[in-house]
Amino acid sequence: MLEIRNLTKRFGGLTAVRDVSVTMEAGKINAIIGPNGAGKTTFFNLISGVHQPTSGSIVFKGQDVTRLRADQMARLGVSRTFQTTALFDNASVLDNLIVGHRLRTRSGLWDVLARTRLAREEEKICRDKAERALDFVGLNHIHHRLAADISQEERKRVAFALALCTDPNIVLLDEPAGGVNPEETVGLAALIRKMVDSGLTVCLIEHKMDMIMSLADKILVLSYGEKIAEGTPAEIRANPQVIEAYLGSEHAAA
Ligand SMILES: Nc1ncnc2c1ncn2[C@@H]1O[C@H](COP(=O)(O)OP(=O)(O)OP(=O)(O)O)[C@@H](O)[C@H]1O
Repeated sequence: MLEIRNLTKRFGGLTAVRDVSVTMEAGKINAIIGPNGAGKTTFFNLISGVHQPTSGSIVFKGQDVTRLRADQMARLGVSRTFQTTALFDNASVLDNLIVGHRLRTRSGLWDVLARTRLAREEEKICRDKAERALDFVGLNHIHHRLAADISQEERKRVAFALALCTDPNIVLLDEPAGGVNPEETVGLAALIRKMVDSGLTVCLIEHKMDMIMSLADKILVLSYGEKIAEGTPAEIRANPQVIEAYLGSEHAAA
C-alpha cells in the first residue's frame, strides 16, 4: 500500500528522520512509537506531503509520490489528523467539516473561497461527505453545535471525520487519543478498529502503550530519527533495544 524507502529529512544540521524504510500494509493498523523528538511527526509530515524529504522515496499504490504536496496526497487517498485539531470555533461542527474538506483538497485559499458554480456543486458533495463522516464517527447528534462547545474527545472524533471526508485509502492518525481519559481512549480505539473493518488502512502515532499493544498489527519504533525495530506487539515488547531506548530500564526491570 505505502512503501517508504531510505527516507531522510534534515532541518539544517539536525537529521529528524534518517534512512527509514518500512512498508505500511493494506487493511492493517500500523503503529509508530518512539520517545519525544524521535521523528514520528516529521515522518508523518513527509508521507502526507507537508514536508519534502531530503532523500529517499515514497511509493503509494505503485505510484511514486515522493515530491507531491499535501493536497495532491489527499486527492490520491492519503489523509491525516494532527496532534491538535484547529477548528473554527464560531462555526458548527458540520461547517468545519465542509470547509476542512475543501482546504485539504484544494491548493489555495482562493480556490476555497471562490464561489463559482462548480464550487457550489462541489459544496453539495462536500456536505454529503461531511454528514456521512460525522455519522461514521458517531457525532451526528452534535453536527449543529459550535466547535467551541465540544469536548476534547468529540474534537478527536471531528479530527477523524475530517480525515475521512476526503475518501482516503490510508489514514494517518497523530496521537488520536492524546488528552482524553481511559474510557474515551477505549471508545476511540473501537473507532479505529471500525475504520479498518470498513476497508481502510490505518497508521498511527501514539504514546499510550496499552492502546498500541492491543490495537496494532505492526509497530515501527523510531529513536533519534532512526528505525530501531519493527514487528508485532509481542516482538516489540520483547525487543531489548526497544526496552532500552523507549520503555526505559525501569520497565525492563519490571
Ligand atoms: N520544521 C522543523 N524545523 C526544524 N526542526 C524540526 C522541525 N520539525 C521537527 N523538528 C525537529 O526534528 C526532531 C523530531 O521532531 P518530531 O516532532 O518529528 O518528533 P516526534 O517523535 O513527533 O516527537 P513528539 O513525540 O514529541 O511529538 C526534533 O528534534 C524537532 O525539534
